This record gives sequence, C-alpha cells and structure tokens, in this order.
Amino acid sequence: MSAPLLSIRELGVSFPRKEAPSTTVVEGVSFDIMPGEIVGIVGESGSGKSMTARSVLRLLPKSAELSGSIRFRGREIPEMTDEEIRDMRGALVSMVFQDPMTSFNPVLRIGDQIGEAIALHDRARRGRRALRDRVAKLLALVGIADPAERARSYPHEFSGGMRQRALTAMAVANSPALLIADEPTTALDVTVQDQVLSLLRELNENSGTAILLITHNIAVVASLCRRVIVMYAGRVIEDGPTDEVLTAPRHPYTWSLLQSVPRIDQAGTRLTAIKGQPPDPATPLAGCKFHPRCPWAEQRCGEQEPALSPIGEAHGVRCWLPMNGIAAAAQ
Ligand SMILES: Nc1ncnc2c1ncn2[C@@H]1O[C@H](COP(=O)(O)OP(=O)(O)OP(=O)(O)O)[C@@H](O)[C@H]1O
Repeated sequence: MSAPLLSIRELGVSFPRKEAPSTTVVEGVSFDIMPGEIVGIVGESGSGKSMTARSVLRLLPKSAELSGSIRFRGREIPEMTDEEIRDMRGALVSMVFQDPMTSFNPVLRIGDQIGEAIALHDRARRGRRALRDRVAKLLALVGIADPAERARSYPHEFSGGMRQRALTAMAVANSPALLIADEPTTALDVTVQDQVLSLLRELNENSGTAILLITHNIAVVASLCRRVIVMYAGRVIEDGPTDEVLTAPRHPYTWSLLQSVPRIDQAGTRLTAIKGQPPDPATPLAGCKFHPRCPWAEQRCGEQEPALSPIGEAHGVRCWLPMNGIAAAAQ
C-alpha cells in the first residue's frame, strides 16, 4: 500500500481568551488522505470543518493555536518556514474557498491573477503569450465562454458563479497533488454546481489530484467521495467508506444527520431536524459531545468521552454504543 499524501494526527485548534480557559474548536482530529483519493468532510455549521482544512495550509486566524501533527508527503507542515509554505501553496496543495470575491484582488484582471499563480510555480518559465494561452484554456475548462476575452475582466464584472469557476481554474492551474475545496458550490445555482463538481471529478481522474471536499451537501458526498469523515463539536465522530456510512451509519449523530436530508426516493416524507443545539465550545461538556441530543445516551455517555475506534474495515466510530441498521429502523 502506498504512503498517505496527507496524514493528520491529534490535530487541535483553540483560541485563547482573556482571563478564561481557551476555547477549543478542533480536538483530537486524525485522518489520512491517500494519493488520488476524494474524501468528504460533513457536519453541521461550527463543527470545525473549515478550521481543520485551513490548518493544512496554515491559513488559520492569527489568534488560533495549533497542536498535533500534519504531514504532507511525510513533511511536518507546522514546522515549515513561511517560504516553504508559500512554495507549497498552489503548486502542491491549493484551496478553493466559499467566498470567491475575497479570494481575488478586486483591482487586477482575472486573467492576470490566474497567470501570476501559474508563473509563480512555473518551472518551464513560459513567456507572456504562452501564459495567456494557458489561462484561456483553464477558463474554457471551467466552462467560461469567450475565455481569452473574459480573462481581461475584473472580478466585479463576473457573476458569483463565474468567479467561483475562475477561482477553481486558478486552484487547479498547477495540477496540485491535493485540492482542498471548502463549500465550493454552496453559493452557486444547481447547473453551475454540477459544472464545478464535474470539473473536480475530471481533475481527479486526469491529474490524479486528491481532493478534500468540505460540504453540507450529502448528495455531493454520495456522488463524488469514496470516503467520508463526519465531524461534530470539533471531533471526528465517524470515518468510513461513503456507501457504508450513508447506508448503515454507526454513530447516532450521522444517523440523525441523514434523517434530516431530503431523499429523492422518499418524496413527501417529513424531515426530522436534529433536536437541540451543538455544544458551545466555550463551555466544557463532559462525556460524548453528542450525548445531550442522543436518543440512545446512557449514563457513561455523559461521563466519559469515547475514542474513535475501528468498527469495520477502514471504518471508525466515536461512540460507546455504535448502532446497527436495525436499531436505527426501530426508532
Ligand atoms: N477567529 C475565531 N475566534 C474564535 N472562534 C472562532 C474563530 N473562527 C472560528 N471560530 C469558531 O470555530 C468553530 C469552528 O468553526 P469552523 O468554521 O471550522 O466550522 P465549520 O464546520 O466549517 O462551519 P461552517 O459549515 O459554518 O463553515 C466555530 O464554533 C467558530 O465559531
């Protein structure tokens, strides 16, 4: 078996507070991404998905404190110099964000910005003309009509969907080994969502780029990801093959999350929202972080936090009472 491309162990992210203990928003997160693998991270808002992803590129807010190990091709990212990190960003690992407006410089033309991203890591040192051609090709690849002409536009002249696609073009320009996509389709209409997702799939198939995809959308995970990581209150609570996790979830939270997703094959069924709220990271909670909302919680669930333990082949769950399909159906 080949070595992991990315290996995260016991990752922690916390924010110090004045005269109070730090707020921990990510704790004990561990997972690997193999070369060419597409892995999804799902979970409610505030579960720590973005903080986990941003840790990989050292793009956390300044006040954040990072702990644990993040190895990319065996090298420890937290120990890299700023220059090494800059070299790595874009060339080896790149990221597509939720809000493409803040990712482009508003006073520079889109094409120039993509060209600059290519030139920064361009071993072939292509000339201006070759760069322009490459930019136009990339814009065409993400479905932008008249790409050579549109490359001369400024970010505000693009619609939200076009900016998102242009940003994706910039992120894939150097065929990185790993692409981190944080809610890449949330703000887009359905047709554009499909185009961006097809682009990610093509990139994976043609360039072997591994993808870490953060999303709220279970349907996107089902169609794109071989593996899915479920986060809750800053922890990984389930991690396994997508088909297994989505059809036979073992953590009550994953099960509840799936109950709250509309299913095409069950039109008309009422959705059950998960009762209660996720815990406030500023207030420590003993035991399993999901126990106050869990229909199956027992006494020990409120006292001791379970570890993420193997429950099948390449499947792990952080629960004292991992459920089976029968228990879920009986509820
Ligand atoms: N600068 C900050 N200072 C303190 N807490 C922060 C800061 N930025 C984020 N947080 C907290 O970190 C926690 C995790 O946030 P994160 O953005 O990783 O969640 P998420 O799962 O990606 O949510 P969403 O799906 O809404 O993007 C949240 O409780 C958030 O309020």
